[in-house]
Amino acid sequence: MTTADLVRLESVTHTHGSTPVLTDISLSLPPARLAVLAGRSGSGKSTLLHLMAGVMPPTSGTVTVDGRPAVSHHEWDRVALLPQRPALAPELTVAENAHLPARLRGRTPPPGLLTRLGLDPLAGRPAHDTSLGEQQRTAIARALVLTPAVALLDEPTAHQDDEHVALVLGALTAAVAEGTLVVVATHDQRIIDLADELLPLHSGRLEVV
Ligand SMILES: Nc1ncnc2c1ncn2[C@@H]1O[C@H](COP(=O)(O)OP(=O)(O)OP(=O)(O)O)[C@@H](O)[C@H]1O
Repeated sequence: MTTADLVRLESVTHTHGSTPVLTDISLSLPPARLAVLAGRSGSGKSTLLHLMAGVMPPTSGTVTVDGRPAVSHHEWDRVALLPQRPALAPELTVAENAHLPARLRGRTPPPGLLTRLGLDPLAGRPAHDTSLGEQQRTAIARALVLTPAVALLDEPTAHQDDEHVALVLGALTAAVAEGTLVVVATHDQRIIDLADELLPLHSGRLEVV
């Protein structure tokens, strides 16, 4: 394994029931990159992200992180996932949600993470009293709070206006600068334009760029 192989897929095919969703995907991603899974709705972006997160094994082929099957990774500081729905603890505050993975490990959250995502004014408010865009930025902070080796983010700008898209992009760029491999599933051209590695998906197949 080389550093180019932090996330590696070999001949991955996946079906939901009898429906083929991903076909013969092979790729290798190194640390400290912004990789963007781009494609139309239904092209298989979320499914590919979930395979990298180890939520489920592929129907065939292999998905490894750090040379181990993705399904064997359970550590948030190695692989963190932002699902499309933020799934926060509604009664906890914005800061408590964002910092939870650090608190559970007795670690100090990095200073400035909430500020970077425009969450300071909301830090003490229960998550259920915030907007969907604010909840999404809180969940992004939670995904990045441990500076994971791999951050897998599904549509992280889906509920953001232009000003807050800029904040999200800043947070992703900062994570990459700290060594995180950030993999984003999106059709937001503003993220696609920043990609170090562009992975276009078309009907479950990876196109060569
Ligand atoms: N649990 C499931 N059972 C059956 N089919 C599914 C299931 N989940 C996803 N699919 C199908 O797999 C295909 C890929 O879905 P996926 O969510 O990965 O696409 P996507 O590119 O992320 O789409 P979007 O941009 O709309 O989120 C779609 O045709 C979808 O209908």
